[in-house]
Amino acid sequence: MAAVGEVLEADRLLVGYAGTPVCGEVSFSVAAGEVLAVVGFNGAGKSTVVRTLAGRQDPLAGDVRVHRLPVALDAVMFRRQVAAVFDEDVFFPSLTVREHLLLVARGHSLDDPENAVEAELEFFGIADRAHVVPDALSSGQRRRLLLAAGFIRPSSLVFLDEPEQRLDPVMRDALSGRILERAGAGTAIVLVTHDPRLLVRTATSCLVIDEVVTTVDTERGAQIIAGT
Ligand SMILES: Nc1ncnc2c1ncn2[C@@H]1O[C@H](COP(=O)(O)OP(=O)(O)OP(=O)(O)O)[C@@H](O)[C@H]1O
Repeated sequence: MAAVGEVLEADRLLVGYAGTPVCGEVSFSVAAGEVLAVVGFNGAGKSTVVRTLAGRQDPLAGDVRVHRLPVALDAVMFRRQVAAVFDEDVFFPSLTVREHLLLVARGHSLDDPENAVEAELEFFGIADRAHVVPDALSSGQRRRLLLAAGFIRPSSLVFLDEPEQRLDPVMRDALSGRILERAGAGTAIVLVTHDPRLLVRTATSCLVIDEVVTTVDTERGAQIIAGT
């Protein structure tokens, strides 16, 4: 039985490709307002774990539950509750930056989508590129657009796969603040990261992906990232 407030639970989850696991079994839970950092060396299996948790690929074995229900990417509840920002440039080539965000804001029935979009454009520092199509953005600006699309919509669970990639230090700090703000409002967050500063500033616990998956405190998680 899940404890009150638990948003995401994995029980003896095994992830991988063509029947072959990429890491050890994963069991954990994340409650409302918690930030779970996921760390490990390149190729350890972090993205595979998070993609499986987010319903983007099927588990080899074990169980994942969101709000006590099995993961179902097509279910209305799942799409309303779960936001994910992965390292993938998925855009409509003929829609501008502003139009992408309006699409997400309207799709999630925000009260005042226009104002919400302007606020995200400002926050993510892309207001001056709002009128261009994604092809005309730098890679860091495309990353900011993806993050803005992830944060503009309501959600009770957010997956962030290396959100710090291609962000400058000022934007990384702003992102930490945003993660803390969302967690403070009760959102559960799963954060794959190679950035010890981001981890220490935001995470409440840390999962280390390896042949045996372990849970450590955030200080230890930061040391693992730093290789000490
Ligand atoms: N589509 C795929 N098919 C088969 N194997 C894959 C596929 N994607 C990833 N892998 C392999 O699975 C293993 C785990 O990859 P994954 O991307 O989950 O690692 P990661 O911990 O996120 O790495 P990084 O820190 O480099 O992002 C790697 O050995 C990788 O080569």
